[in-house]
Order: sequence, then C-alpha cells, then structure tokens
Amino acid sequence: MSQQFDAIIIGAGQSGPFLAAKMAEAGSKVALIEREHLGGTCVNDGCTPTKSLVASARAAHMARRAADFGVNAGNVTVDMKAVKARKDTIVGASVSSLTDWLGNLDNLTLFWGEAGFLSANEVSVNGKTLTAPKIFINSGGRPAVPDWPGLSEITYLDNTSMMDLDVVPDHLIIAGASYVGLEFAQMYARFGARVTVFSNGDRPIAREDDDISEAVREILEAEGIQFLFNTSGVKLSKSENGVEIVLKVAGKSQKLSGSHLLIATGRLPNTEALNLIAAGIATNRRGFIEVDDHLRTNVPGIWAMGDVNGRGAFTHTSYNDFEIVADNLLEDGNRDIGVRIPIYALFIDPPLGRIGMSETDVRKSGKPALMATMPMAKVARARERSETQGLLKVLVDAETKQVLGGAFLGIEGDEVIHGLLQLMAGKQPYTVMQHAVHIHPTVSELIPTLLGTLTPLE
Ligand SMILES: Cc1cc2nc3c(=O)[nH]c(=O)nc-3n(C[C@H](O)[C@H](O)[C@H](O)COP(=O)(O)OP(=O)(O)OC[C@H]3O[C@@H](n4cnc5c(N)ncnc54)[C@H](O)[C@@H]3O)c2cc1C
Ligand SMILES: NC(=O)c1ccc[n+]([C@@H]2O[C@H](COP(=O)([O-])OP(=O)(O)OC[C@H]3O[C@@H](n4cnc5c(N)ncnc54)[C@H](O)[C@@H]3O)[C@@H](O)[C@H]2O)c1
Repeated sequence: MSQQFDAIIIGAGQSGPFLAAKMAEAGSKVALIEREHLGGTCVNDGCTPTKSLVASARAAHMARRAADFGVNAGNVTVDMKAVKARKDTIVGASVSSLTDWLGNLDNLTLFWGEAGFLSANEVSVNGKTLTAPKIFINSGGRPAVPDWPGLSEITYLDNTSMMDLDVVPDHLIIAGASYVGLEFAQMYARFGARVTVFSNGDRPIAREDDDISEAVREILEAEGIQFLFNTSGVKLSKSENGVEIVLKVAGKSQKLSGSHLLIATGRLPNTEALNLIAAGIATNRRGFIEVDDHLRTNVPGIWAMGDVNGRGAFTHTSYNDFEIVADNLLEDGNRDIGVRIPIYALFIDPPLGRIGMSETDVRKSGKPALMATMPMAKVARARERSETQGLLKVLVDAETKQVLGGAFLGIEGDEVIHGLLQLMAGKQPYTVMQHAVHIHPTVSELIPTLLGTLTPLE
C-alpha cells in the first residue's frame, strides 16, 4: 500500500524545507524525506559551523594583534574544546529551530530515511512507498575524494569530520586551495596549527583573476600558511605522527609529514541513492541532474533544486531555487534562474566578495569595457582599523555603463559587494552609484571614488 501525497520533497537542505513548508501552508499534503539531518550541509557541516569557527579564529587573531591597537591582551591561548562547544551551540540552535518549525506544520509529514525512486511518481523510504504527482529533489552534495594510493589506509578529515575536531593539530595538511581548503587553512593557522596547503592548480582560488589570487596568497602566507601548487602523483601512508605524503610539486618529488590531513578537493552531487534511472531522470557529464531555467528535470512533475543541479553551489543559490519554484508553482509566477546574477564570497579574513564577470571573463568576451582597481590601503576605514590588506576591482561595460563584475577583497568586502548587486539587478549605469553620497568613513564611500578612476581595459 502506498501513501499518497500532493508533493514529495527529497532532502532537507537549503530549498527543500522551505518549499515543503510553503506548499503545506498553501494546503498541499507534503512528504519531506531526510536521511541524516535537517538543514543539510549549510547548517550542519558547511556555512553555519565554518563561519562560527572563522569568528573564533578572528577573535584569536585580533587578540594577538591587540598591541597594534595599544591594548595589552597578554598571552593568547585557544581552547579548542570551547571553540567547538560554541560552534555546536550555534548549529544546535539552528537545527532545533528548523525541527520545531517543520514539526509543527499542518499537512507536512517528515520521514527519516534514504529516499530512492521506484518510478516517476513513486519514492521508497524505509520500505514504505510514497506516491505524488510532484517530486522535488534537494539532495545536495558531499566531498569528492581523490583516488590516491594509500588513502584507504590512513585516517583523513573532510568538512564533515572537521566538525568533531576539538584539538589544534600540530601540522594540518590540506589538499585543495579553494573555498573549503582556504577557509579551514586560515582558521586553523589562527588556532595555532602549522598549516600546509597543496593543490593541483597553479594558485589559490584559481577561478579568480591572477591579481586576486596573488593578494589572497599574500594574506595567507603572511599568517604562516605554506602553499604547494601544481602537485601530482600524490601517495599517502600512515606515519607515527599521522600521515606521510609523497607528491610531485611542479614535477619535483617532495615529502610531507603531517598530524592531520583534510581533503578539500571539491564536491560531488548526491544522486546515487536516488535511483534516478527508475524515474528516467537525466544527469549531465559531471553527474548533476539536468534542469531547465525553471528547475524542471527532463521528467514532467520532477524538479531538482540546490547543489544537485549544478547550477549553483551556495546556500543563497539553493534558496533562490526554492523561491523560483515556489513562485512559479504557487503564485503563478514566471521566474527564471537565467537572470540570477552570480554573487558569492570566500570567507577568509579579510573576505573576498565577488560578483558577475571577472577581468578574465571580460577579456575573453571581447566586450569593450572599463576597469578600475584600488588598494584597500586607500580606504580610510581600513587604515583606521589597521586592516589594509586586499584590493577593490570593478569592471563596467564601456557602452551601456552597466557594471559587469567586481571583486572586493578587504574588510567588509562580502557586504560592500552588494552595492554592485543592486546596481546590476536594477540595470542602472555605474554613475548612479558614483553620484550618490555615501557615509564617511566606510568602505562603501570609496566605491564612487573607485568608479571615478575607470579606464578602458587594454
Ligand atoms: C565547508 C563548507 C562551507 C560552506 N560555506 C558556505 C558559505 O559560507 N556560504 C554559502 O553560500 N555556501 C557555503 N557552502 C555551500 C552550501 O553548504 C551548499 O551550497 C548548501 O548547503 C546548499 O545545499 P543544498 O540545498 O543543495 O543541499 P544540502 O545542504 O547539501 O542538503 C541536502 C540534504 O539532502 C539529504 N539527502 C541526500 N540524499 C538523500 C536521499 N537519498 N534521501 C533523503 N535525504 C537525502 C542530505 O542528508 C542533506 O541533509 C559551504 C559548503 C561547505 C562544504
Ligand atoms: N564561502 C563559501 O560560500 C563556500 C565555502 C566553502 C564551500 N563552498 C562550496 O563548496 C564547494 C566545494 O568547495 P571546495 O573548496 O571543496 O572545492 P572547489 O571545487 O572549489 O576547489 C577544489 C580545490 O581542490 C584542488 N584539487 C582538486 N583535485 C585535486 C587533486 N587531485 N590534487 C590536488 N588538488 C586538487 C583544486 O585545484 C581546487 O583548489 C564550492 O563549489 C562552494 O560552492 C562555498
């Protein structure tokens, strides 16, 4: 006997629970299936815990720098058990608030277990069969683990097991120099670990322009983080202290010995358990579920939202997928993922706020463009705070005067970048922002000055 619903939602990540609640509130009978924890990666082993840890790491860093501000903080030590407990409290509060909210909604039934398709309108969970004309997949992703010889013989960490660490490693080796690798690298260096990062790329956060990568590298190297790029031939073995790694760095053999190894080499979509074949759902070459601009899969009545569709890899993109699907289905809307402006941040300290096209993208496109850059040292707020690392960069279409993209690496870069978002979303020329009066002394007040120095991109 199957149980009949109006909608089934697989995965309680950053879109599923919100869609489940909205549909239930609108009177639909909804099943939400989750195999592990409400809130998915973001709440449990992604954004929330890492940003809580970043905050502790910043407190340690600023305490060590106290003398720069004329303050005597004495000998600074880090209590990792207390750091972890603080993080666990913040995560716990988010999970309980989600649990209370979802548990108290009429029309919503929460099923704990792993879901898999039986057909295009039937899903199995814990031996039960659920049926619905509409099914939404929000199953997210998990760490990609390289196929390195020796990996199965050693103990390694990923972003999930990092959450249980309550000691400062003697020497943390990190594979991967992007979001996950760099955020953990800086926080653990600040907690007091020796940190080495290796990557098969040629620079940190290699999706960004060279000058941004270089500035990120300078910031992190100044805190003692060691980088090895262009690595290959990684082999791992257990050692007395933890792990030994033999690898090639730009073709030359090198040995590393660390107490802990964190794998941060990208993420894969969670699709295996879903038995997509039973419903005939198509995936792309990289294994992500293919969707159109309304988040519809190739099978009528089945949608895919969040990281699993490969159209975004952030909490805000997953949440926006929910908004689009909900508006289109429940409010008669016609919203479209195609108009979404890419925006994201790398939460090292100071953070990198990014929007739209990079300089490399603009050069490749051949568009006539203007560009301006400015070191953060020119920003009064940064000088007053003795935090002058980084740079501001903006690119503008030479014909329409609309902003094409920007990179703000510096204090408040993750917040200030939203000024460009408003301009871009409103399709306004940059002069609107340039002529508006901003508050002194803020980082934002220097954006009009930055815009005043735009010159043609050679
Ligand atoms: C360390 C780290 C830090 C991050 N920091 C940020 C950040 O600062 N800002 C940001 O925007 N993004 C960040 N991200 C990315 C962000 O976490 C994800 O983009 C976000 O969680 C969106 O995920 P989602 O909604 O696709 O699904 P997820 O959050 O991955 O949730 C999917 C859920 O589906 C469940 N599930 C999977 N398969 C099944 C199944 N077959 N049956 C039942 N349930 C299933 C899983 O248990 C999980 O709970 C970070 C990621 C990591 C790893
Ligand atoms: N601030 C944020 O919003 C935030 C924070 C953390 C994670 N995330 C999300 O998580 C996703 C995953 O992040 P990530 O940093 O794990 O992956 P990524 O795909 O961004 O980067 C992977 C890194 O690992 C390296 N790498 C890959 N294979 C390797 C190999 N065999 N040997 C050595 N190096 C190798 C790459 O060169 C790169 O430096 C991101 O797409 C992002 O959306 C976001």
